[in-house]
Amino acid sequence: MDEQKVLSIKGLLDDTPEEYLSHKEKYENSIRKSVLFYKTLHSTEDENMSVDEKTKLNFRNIVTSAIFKDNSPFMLHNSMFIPTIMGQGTDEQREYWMKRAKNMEIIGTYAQTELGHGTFIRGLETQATYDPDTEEFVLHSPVLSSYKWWPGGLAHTANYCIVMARLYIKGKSHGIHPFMVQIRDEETHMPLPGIKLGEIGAKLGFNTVNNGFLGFENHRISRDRMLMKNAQVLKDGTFVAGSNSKLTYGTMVYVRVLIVSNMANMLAKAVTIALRYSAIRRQSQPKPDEPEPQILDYVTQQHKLFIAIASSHAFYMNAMWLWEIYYSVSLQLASGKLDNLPELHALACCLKPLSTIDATAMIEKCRLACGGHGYMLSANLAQTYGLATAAYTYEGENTVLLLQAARSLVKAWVGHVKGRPLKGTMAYLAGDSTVKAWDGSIDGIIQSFKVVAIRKISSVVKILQDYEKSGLSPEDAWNKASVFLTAASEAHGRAVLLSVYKSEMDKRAAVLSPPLRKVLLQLVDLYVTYWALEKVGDMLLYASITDKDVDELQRRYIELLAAIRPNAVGLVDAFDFRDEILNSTLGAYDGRAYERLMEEAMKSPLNAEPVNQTFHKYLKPFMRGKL
Ligand SMILES: CCCCCCCC(=O)SCCNC(=O)CCNC(=O)[C@H](O)C(C)(C)COP(=O)(O)OP(=O)(O)OC[C@H]1O[C@@H](n2cnc3c(N)ncnc32)[C@H](O)[C@@H]1OP(=O)(O)O
Ligand SMILES: Cc1cc2nc3c(=O)[nH]c(=O)nc-3n(C[C@H](O)[C@H](O)[C@H](O)COP(=O)(O)OP(=O)(O)OC[C@H]3O[C@@H](n4cnc5c(N)ncnc54)[C@H](O)[C@@H]3O)c2cc1C
Repeated sequence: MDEQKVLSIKGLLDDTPEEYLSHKEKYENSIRKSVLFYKTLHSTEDENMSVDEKTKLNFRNIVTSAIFKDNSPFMLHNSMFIPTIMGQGTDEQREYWMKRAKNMEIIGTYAQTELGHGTFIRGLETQATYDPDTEEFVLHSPVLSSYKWWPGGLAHTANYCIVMARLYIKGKSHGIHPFMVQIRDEETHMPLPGIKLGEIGAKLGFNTVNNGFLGFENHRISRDRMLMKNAQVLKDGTFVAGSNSKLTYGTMVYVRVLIVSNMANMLAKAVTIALRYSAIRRQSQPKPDEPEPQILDYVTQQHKLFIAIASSHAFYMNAMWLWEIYYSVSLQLASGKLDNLPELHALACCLKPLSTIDATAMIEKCRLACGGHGYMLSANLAQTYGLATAAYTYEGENTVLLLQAARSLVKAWVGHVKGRPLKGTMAYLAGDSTVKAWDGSIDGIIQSFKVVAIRKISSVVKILQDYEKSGLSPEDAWNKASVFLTAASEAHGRAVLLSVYKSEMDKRAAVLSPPLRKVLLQLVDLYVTYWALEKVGDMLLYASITDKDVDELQRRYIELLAAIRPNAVGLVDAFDFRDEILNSTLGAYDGRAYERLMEEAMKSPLNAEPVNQTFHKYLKPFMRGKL
């Protein structure tokens, strides 16, 4: 794929910065660009090319950020509509709908969340009642809280969507299932009868994504519109359950995995901007007769930024590793083997929250590290934060997902105590949780994180059991222990992040040139040391670290910052973002931040005329006491 060709297509890049457009103009501009972008990408992507799907996805996601400072209203079409057809449709449904969706003959989205419920999927209220006489489902939104609310592209872009609704047959509920629903006429784009559609309004970010609401008034669709790969409704209304009701949640698992790679990209982008700016910005004069240093030479600045470089690498390695697990579990599911689905679900429920929590915090730190100029929208750090923090909530709110992961961890621990074997990424829970002598090595520290996780999980199980013994119901005990449960999940997630980063890096180390290997391993060391210091309380409590060891760890951390400093600019250059993709006055490769700030300032509509009309209308009469 020729990125240069993609970006040079006229009209894809904005002349007027997006932030100066009205809400309506932003949408219209983003549709114009989405169409152009699709056509351009499509013409550069060869269907027969042997590029794997995740590389393609990564490329698209990265290039998209050059075109949209925010995001495209087609986002949900690619990230959830198509994957749901693939994951939930029968062979026949896939064949029919994929052809139409891939060619963009139809544009779709994924409508699950409602005004009243997002987290609690079993609480969704949209009804799909089967009518065996006409062989149709009747879609209905019985109350305001049952209106779909949030789906990207739903408001004015999509003409189809997958609706997650509660299936009723002969008065009996059969749980939540996916339905392919046409919502707009293919010719006029008018909402179909019985369908109420609109946009949900301005948000912190995602303002070009066209998030919408959707309500149904006894809207009928034919039986074949239920995506029936897992569960089926026969013509006479017989319900055939799938092998596991949670297979219906498959698209969410896929997107949670995708989010980990997205966070690696977003963070890499933010730290490239902040680090390049830190290399050209000079401030203060620590030594009287010497020039002002680059702010990157302040160790506090390195402390803010280098961990973001290392974290981006850590998320990337973890994401690639998680994709492999995802693909292998998907293959197993296709042949009816469900055994490894719970582990994949638990892993995604740990890594999606941790990657979004860290990326969000570190992107904000990158913004703050740019001082006043970081506050400018033209720096593109605020918008990047807006996109990252959305991922904290969407696709499963982070606390909720950590509690889901805790559910698996608690179950695994209770089973282990009863003598059942532990497998996969939880196998380490069976290991030694006794305190070993602290040796300060990377492997030793990672082992300490595993000990912390074992101790936190075993301790919270004890807390739960004690609450239950004291008479609390399991649900009340769970809620009361939930702060510790999320902490146990976080500890497990940290152990996974650290050990996978280290082991994946080790695997690659052999093929790297010695100097490159050295620098990349310094990043691993920095990451492990940073987190050991961040979690020093846990280390003191559960590992055998002493205050002298902490002292050494702190010194090692400072030495690592110094060792990485000469390569810091090279490390962000190696992320290889084009200027158009960074879309930032502060982060361009040539370092002309001040010139770009001024050039961008001149694009403000207020600078189009020397005197604004409000002077004559309000200010002058006001200052003369005539208003
Ligand atoms: C880049 C892309 C942009 C995307 C834009 C954003 C798009 C969206 O946000 S779309 C909407 C996404 N919505 C969500 O993610 C909702 C979050 N909520 C959930 O996923 C679920 O309701 C959840 C998991 C919290 C709880 O579900 P619930 O049915 O109550 O399950 P629960 O009773 O807790 O658990 C039942 C069992 O199912 C399992 N389970 C739950 N979810 C899954 C799953 N996805 N896969 C496999 N197993 C699962 C649990 O592990 C549990 O197993 P066990 O009984 O053995 O312990
Ligand atoms: C930018 C954006 C885009 C989105 N796009 C889509 C889309 O395309 N399609 C779609 O269907 N949806 C979409 N969503 C909706 C999103 O998936 C939900 O907002 C998300 O799943 C969280 O659910 P909620 O809003 O119901 O939060 P709530 O569950 O109401 O969360 C509020 C608070 O309650 C807490 N809480 C809730 N339940 C529990 C519990 N069991 N235990 C402990 N604490 C709990 C949470 O931790 C949180 O602090 C989008 C959301 C955003 C922000």
